Amino acid sequence: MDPQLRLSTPLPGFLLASRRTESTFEQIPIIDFKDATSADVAKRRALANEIRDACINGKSDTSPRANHPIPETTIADTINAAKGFFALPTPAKLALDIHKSSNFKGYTALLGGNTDPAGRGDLHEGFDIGWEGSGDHPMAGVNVWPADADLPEFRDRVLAYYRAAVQLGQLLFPLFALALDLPENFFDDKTTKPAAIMRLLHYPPQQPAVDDDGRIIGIGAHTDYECFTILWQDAAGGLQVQNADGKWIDAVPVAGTFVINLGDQFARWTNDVFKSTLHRVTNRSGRERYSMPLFFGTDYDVLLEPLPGCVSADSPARYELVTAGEYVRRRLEETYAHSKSG
Ligand SMILES: O=C(O)CCC(=O)C(=O)O
Ligand SMILES: [Fe+2]
Repeated sequence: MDPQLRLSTPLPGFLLASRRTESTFEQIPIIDFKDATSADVAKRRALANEIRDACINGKSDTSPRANHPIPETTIADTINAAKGFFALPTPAKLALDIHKSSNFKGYTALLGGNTDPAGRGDLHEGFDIGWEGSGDHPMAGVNVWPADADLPEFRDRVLAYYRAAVQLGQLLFPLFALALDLPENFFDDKTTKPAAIMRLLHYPPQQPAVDDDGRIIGIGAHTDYECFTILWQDAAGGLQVQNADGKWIDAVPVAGTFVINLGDQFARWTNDVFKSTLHRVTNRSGRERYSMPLFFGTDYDVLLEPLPGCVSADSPARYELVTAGEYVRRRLEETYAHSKSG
């Protein structure tokens, strides 16, 4: 085997459990991604170290460049397709209502979901798709799409971005593995049928007097359910993430970058060495806001077991064991339950 491509081995005795910190970051680190596919394992490891530092300590000292591999034209085409979709008449969108689907695919109307159970509904509309391939679990199955006559290029454009973002996620998993001192291929056999859900989101500007009583919010405070999220946001702003002091930090949009949020599956794998990021959005920009998250988790049947280096006598396992897919399914059911029954 090419020595450059040899897999890393775990560092014996490296106790990640002792690395857990309560991060009070004030700024979101920006990490340059250019070495993600470097043939030089030292460069990949250096990048993984930056990722580890950002995930555990919330800090990084890299210059603000992103170098991600998704072409800007693919992003622009998909956002234009999303604008076309959200501009359709309400009945055409409601025909694809996510509540009619057994696998959480399709359209969510304004106030049609409740990401924070304490909220009164989220002031965004969304469109969710997932992997179109095989699978025999409750989240598998086809996507729903608007009629070709309404939006002829929509499906192709959305799937083009979906495929590109899934590929980016597949580059990130080995880096996260290295960051956790696991073999680079640790997640390969756990991500064979990427259980990746992607959303197109539209947030109308909030009307301060009407919508801004503190309980109606673009998307209520929540953590994402999967390992990590690759989030593209436009320039409107409004996304905030919470630090360990409970302070909300603006995730200021930076052109050419994605926000990568850690989710609950990684919190479970790492027994909270990587904590999931609490975040929320309120669109006070006065204009429409569009964003596209892609939530990347492991295969449905993979058990979320704490990694050996992440549990210790001082830090016993914190979470009940559950499979990745079942965890996501339960959380989605809760999110959409209030509007289903109401
Ligand atoms: O729109 C955003 O920036 C965030 C969306 C989000 O947090 C989600 O869909 O889980
Ligand atoms: Fe989220």
